[in-house]
Amino acid sequence: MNNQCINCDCKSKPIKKLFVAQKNACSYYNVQYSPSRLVCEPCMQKSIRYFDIIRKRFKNQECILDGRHPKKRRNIIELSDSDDDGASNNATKPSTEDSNPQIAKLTILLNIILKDTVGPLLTKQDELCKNYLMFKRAKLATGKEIVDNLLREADEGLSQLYKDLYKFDNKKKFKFDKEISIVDNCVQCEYGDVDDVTIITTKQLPGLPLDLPVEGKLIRHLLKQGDKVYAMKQSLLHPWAEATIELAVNDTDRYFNIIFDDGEDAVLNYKNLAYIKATSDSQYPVGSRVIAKFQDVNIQLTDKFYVGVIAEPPKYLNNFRYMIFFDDGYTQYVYHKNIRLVCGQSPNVSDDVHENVREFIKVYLQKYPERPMVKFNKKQIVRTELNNIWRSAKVKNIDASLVQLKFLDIKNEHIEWMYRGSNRLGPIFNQLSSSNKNKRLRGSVLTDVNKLLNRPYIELENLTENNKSINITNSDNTRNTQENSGVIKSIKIPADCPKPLPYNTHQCSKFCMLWVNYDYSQTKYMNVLSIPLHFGFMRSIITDEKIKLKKVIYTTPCGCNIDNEGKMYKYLKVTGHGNSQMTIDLFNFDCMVDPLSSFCVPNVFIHIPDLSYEMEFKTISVVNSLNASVPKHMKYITNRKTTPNVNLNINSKFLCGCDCIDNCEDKKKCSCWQLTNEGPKNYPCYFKDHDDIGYSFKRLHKRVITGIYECNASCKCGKTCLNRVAQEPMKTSLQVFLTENKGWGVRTLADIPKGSFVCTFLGEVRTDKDAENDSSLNWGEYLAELDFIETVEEAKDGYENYVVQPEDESEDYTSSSDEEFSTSSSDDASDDPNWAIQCKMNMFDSKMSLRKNLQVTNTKIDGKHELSKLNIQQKDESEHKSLRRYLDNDCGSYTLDSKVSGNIGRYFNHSCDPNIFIQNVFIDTHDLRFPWVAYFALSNIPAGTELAFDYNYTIGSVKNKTLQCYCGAKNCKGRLL
Ligand SMILES: C[S@@+](CC[C@H](N)C(=O)[O-])C[C@H]1O[C@@H](n2cnc3c(N)ncnc32)[C@H](O)[C@@H]1O
Repeated sequence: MNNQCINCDCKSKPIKKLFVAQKNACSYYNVQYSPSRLVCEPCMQKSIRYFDIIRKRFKNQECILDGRHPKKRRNIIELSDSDDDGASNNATKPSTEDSNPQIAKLTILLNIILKDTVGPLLTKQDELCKNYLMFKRAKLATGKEIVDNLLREADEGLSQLYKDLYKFDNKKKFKFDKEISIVDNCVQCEYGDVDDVTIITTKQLPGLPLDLPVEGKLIRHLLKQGDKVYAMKQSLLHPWAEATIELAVNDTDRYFNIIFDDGEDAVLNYKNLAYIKATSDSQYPVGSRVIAKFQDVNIQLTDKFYVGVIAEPPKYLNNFRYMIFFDDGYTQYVYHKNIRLVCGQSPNVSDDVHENVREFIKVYLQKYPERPMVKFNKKQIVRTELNNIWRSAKVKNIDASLVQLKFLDIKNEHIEWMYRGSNRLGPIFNQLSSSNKNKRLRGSVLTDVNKLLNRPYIELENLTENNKSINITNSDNTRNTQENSGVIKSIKIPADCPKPLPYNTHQCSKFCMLWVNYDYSQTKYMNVLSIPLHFGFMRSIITDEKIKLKKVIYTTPCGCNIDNEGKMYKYLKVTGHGNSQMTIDLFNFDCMVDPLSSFCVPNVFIHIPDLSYEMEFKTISVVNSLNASVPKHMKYITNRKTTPNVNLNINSKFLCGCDCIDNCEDKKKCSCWQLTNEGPKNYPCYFKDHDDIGYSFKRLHKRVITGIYECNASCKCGKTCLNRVAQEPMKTSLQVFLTENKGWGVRTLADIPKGSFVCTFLGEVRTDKDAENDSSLNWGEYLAELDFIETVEEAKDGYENYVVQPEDESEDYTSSSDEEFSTSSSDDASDDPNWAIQCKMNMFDSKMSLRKNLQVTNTKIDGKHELSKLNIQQKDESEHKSLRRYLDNDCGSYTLDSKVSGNIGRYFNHSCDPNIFIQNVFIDTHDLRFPWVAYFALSNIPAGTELAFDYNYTIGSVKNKTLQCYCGAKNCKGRLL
């Protein structure tokens, strides 16, 4: 017997007297009826009250459903007891009443009466209940509709939020920096200093100067009697002086009688007169004839006006100053307020300028806005002409399009500001003299050798900026794009992955790692750097208290802490076994790299799940968040293909290999490492530390232009050897995506550490001739020249040009110390046989008294360079015989064509600020004509970033073809071709 009230929520405490619960009470409290059930008095009364209400409703023909009902209790597990069982057993027994015919008769009679009396009430109740339920159902349906609408609205709101969240906000990303490096115009600059203290100051970006008018049509007012003007006094090389117009001598040719303020009079053409005030209506366009105040040797502004031509408009990058080519050969930046417009000029302004600079200005204006300029880094050495002698000069400062050079091999110190496009600079001069040489039909996959060797190199002025209004908000970079519809997420390592054990003193062995069951084949969908974290390793960033620097620590499966690649390599070696050895490139000790960072794109944008159709170990999804298109078909290959005319022998018998059994750890003993090491020995300037050449723990931190020789099929070393990188399957998670303006591009889905191998560029190896004759290849956008030999030779050529010095050939030209350079050489060209070529023209003498005496200036932007002709001859004589001449004669050079067959490598776009670079690697052949082309990370690359390299196309090299560059880099040159 259960001594409890059947109401499980009974609040009567202490339990009052209990009664036997009737059927309706059991039904009210939702328990099965049994005679043994008990109910307390309050609960019994409650149930009686409820049924009273129901009864009344029934009787009054009101719907019994309309009202308060007891809550149905679910989840009540009834424990049956023996009494209950008994009760139910009893219930199934035929009762004595049923077997009694009298009682049965009475029962039937009762039923008939009930039917007659209660029947109509029941029918009515049935109808009422049906109506009630239908009403309730309709109410629910309306409610559901409202909820549905609300849900739809919430969905739309969410998807808008989602779009906004993933929208790539270019405005933000490409907004100009707040700071810019410029020369503080009136202070700071001191020519006298001999050390390398910078005179460039970083200052807050100035806004548009208030006195700078907008761009517009330049209006020259007619001169009339009594007008004040500036007038040329002696010659184009002298300062102009204030004067007054007396009268117009000849109206058609515009000659005027003028009187200078000192009383002297003259008759001058309006091309020799300038307005007294700066124009306020519009800016002076490039090519305007002007006079401007000059800065003296200390960059102090003087009151003297000299005549020149506007060469560069005021813009953000030059601190809203005009660059002016003065007739006397100087180039300076001048603010609008310090410039006056000359009252008239010829249709070709170069006709008006001094003959010394005429040709240079003519060509400059013809080509403008294309302006090849030398790109300098501070302290670089550049061959520069001074007084008709080629000398070495060191870069002290850079101010927009000007460079300040200090000449090194002369007795008297000479420092000079020069236009970076002046042909007095060796690189410009060389390019001009060899402009017909090395014309490429298509872009080389290799970057400019000079850039690579940290030497000054020529770069085209940023055309985009030139074409733009100086109004920054009109910048191209403000365009918005949806191409980056994705989000960075942090991967969670599943909880069931092995975790490091607590450390116990032990000697590490293969048993330390055995239990984590590492298997590379299971890692297809993992970020490469997250693989160890799935197999028992933990990676943490800690602050080293000693050096107060953050560093990365890996905890191994056996609990050891490791903080550098060397130790990790050793650990992997002793714990690795067979094919389950983890490789060192799965680890990275840079705090800036996050192994768990992952770029995710909504599935709706994924149009092809795997571009390689499982030919690569990693899947390469193709994403398009802009429209519904997919890339044109290309046969995906994982090995380069040869074409009939190409004699590429990849038989391993023709390769030499190493005998290493130590994973080629000892670079000095490995003959393959030694092959890599040999090349750069000829370039001590480029590579200082020979041990550092090539791969370091499977990463490549600096390009080796002389090529990398990996271990190969004839080597004795194993597959995990440290000298096998580009031959390994692609490990980086890459994605092809549609860009807004560049077609398809490639981005990384995970962080890539600097120096990591990304993938190779594959295609069909064709002879140049074959590719050139194939018109379907268009101008060659999917071609890459295999120009390894040319690049190495070019580097050699350039290198020799740069290392030859008059006094001591052994000196290191990249050195930062001035003292390393001889200053003993004379200004006399005859002392300097290697470099100096005596000019046939009698040029002006060299003096630093800048403009104090205008007749002694040496800072010609061009002048008549007889010198140039002589130098061309010298250069031609010194040219190298191509290495190709020593190779077989069957064909010249080769090209990789990925138009029809290729791999992911053909989708990489160009960037003027690249994040990957190309390395030539020799793997299946040592034939120098057939290197592999491999991409490596130039810097740490965050997940979601587009991977792009410098195509190094030569602008203008493809006839009738121009290609705008949309790389979006700050230093973008504006054009690819
Ligand atoms: C080797 S393909 C690169 C993949 C190409 N975007 C595609 O859709 O297949 C080279 C071509 O991509 C485009 N491209 C690459 N980089 C570019 C850039 N920075 N600006 C504009 N177009 C670019 C040019 O059309 C170029 O001819």
